[in-house]
Amino acid sequence: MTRNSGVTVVGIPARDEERTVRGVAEAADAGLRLAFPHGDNAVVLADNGSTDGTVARFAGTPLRARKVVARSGREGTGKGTNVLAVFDRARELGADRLLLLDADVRSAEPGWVGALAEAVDGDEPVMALPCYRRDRYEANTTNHLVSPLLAAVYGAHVQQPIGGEFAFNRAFLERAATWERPDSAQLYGIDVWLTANALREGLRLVEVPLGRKLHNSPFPKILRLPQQVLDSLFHVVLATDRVRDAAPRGSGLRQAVDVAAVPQDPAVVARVADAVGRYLAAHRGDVLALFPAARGLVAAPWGLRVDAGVWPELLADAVVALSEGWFTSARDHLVALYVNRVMTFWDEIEGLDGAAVDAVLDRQAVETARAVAGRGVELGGRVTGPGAFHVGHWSGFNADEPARGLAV
Ligand SMILES: O=c1ccn([C@@H]2O[C@H](COP(=O)(O)OP(=O)(O)O)[C@@H](O)[C@H]2O)c(=O)[nH]1
Ligand SMILES: O=C(O)[C@@H](COP(=O)(O)O)O[C@H]1O[C@H](CO)[C@@H](O)[C@H](O)[C@H]1O
Repeated sequence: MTRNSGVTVVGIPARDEERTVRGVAEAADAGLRLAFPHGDNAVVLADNGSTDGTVARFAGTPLRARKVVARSGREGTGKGTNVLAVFDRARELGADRLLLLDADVRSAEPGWVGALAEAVDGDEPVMALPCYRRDRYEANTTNHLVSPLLAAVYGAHVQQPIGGEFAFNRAFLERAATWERPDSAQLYGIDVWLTANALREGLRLVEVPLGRKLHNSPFPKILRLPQQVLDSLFHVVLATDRVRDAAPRGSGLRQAVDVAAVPQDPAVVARVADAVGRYLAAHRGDVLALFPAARGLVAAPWGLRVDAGVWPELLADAVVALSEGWFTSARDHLVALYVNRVMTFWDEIEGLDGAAVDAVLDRQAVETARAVAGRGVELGGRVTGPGAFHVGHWSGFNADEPARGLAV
């Protein structure tokens, strides 16, 4: 990476992050100065309808880099709206590379900029993804949905496929502009939409060690976030030619579990468990028809015991249902089973050290790949997903927001 390497943009997607946006912008600016002292550098805040002082705080933060603000409305927008706006600004600025940093990350360091940027040097499309240690009670969507499903469909073991701290070179930005965008990619589906499309096209992914990720707990979004993530992932899977063979495990097994471990708020957990229990009661017949592996599940204090042995089979059931055209049912019923997996996992890891927790998650991804491979799933675009994103079967059950669709 030459010191004067052209244009580098750091994008910060934000909604209501006034408490942390300044720290992230300052880390980005310091990192740009260290890595590209003579470069043409910019920090872009993309904000979709913050009602707090996010934009003002960013505007009032002194930066050496050029400061750009891209704003959109609140209704019907999400993180993806902001990330895609950053992509547009980066292309307008002629960026040689683009980095993304979440606006709520309290552990963002200047060194992340150089490390991520260096990983995307080169003319072929390449994406850098973060490797960091995380609280074992967090990253549930990563650990139990995205990483195992990417391992199963694309044969790739990616530790933090939706971590949020990414880097891309210019060639990747140009390639991403050609990909079909489901509505959910305007929301929390954006991260998996990027990673899964990169895997679908066989683009190079580079995992970059970044230390620790400390941010606002995602748990309150445990119903709507995975639904949006699965929606985008399912669209990309249906556009994939076939289930790929498993890649050999890299030498470096996961080291993704931090010593910091903060159990989730019991009141929120109880509210989510209640919503999921009501959902499963209302859709029991359809869930058991679509997920044969669910027929043997036994009761648990939180709902259902979904242990590490059966979860790969349930994920395989979801991929089969998806490939057979049951997109919304597979997506929505999987979210309910996933929440029970998360709560069972928390029970399973009681007393385990970080390495043992990593081993459970590693094995889960390998077993999911094995389960899906054994089902003879056919992809290749025979089936397509729904045009618009809607909360589907979760209407009225979402524990944290009124049910509503996203009008296209
Ligand atoms: O409508 C939204 C929702 C989220 N975000 C940003 O996307 C990043 C990740 O969101 P969040 O922290 O809610 O996700 P989590 O990391 O908790 O899964 C943060 O910078 C948010 O401010 C955004 O730009 N628009
Ligand atoms: O870390 C994760 O696994 C998810 C959500 O955390 P949880 O699985 O809800 O604990 O958060 C990531 O994924 C979101 C959706 O892609 C991104 O928007 C966040 O930036 C990222 O932190």
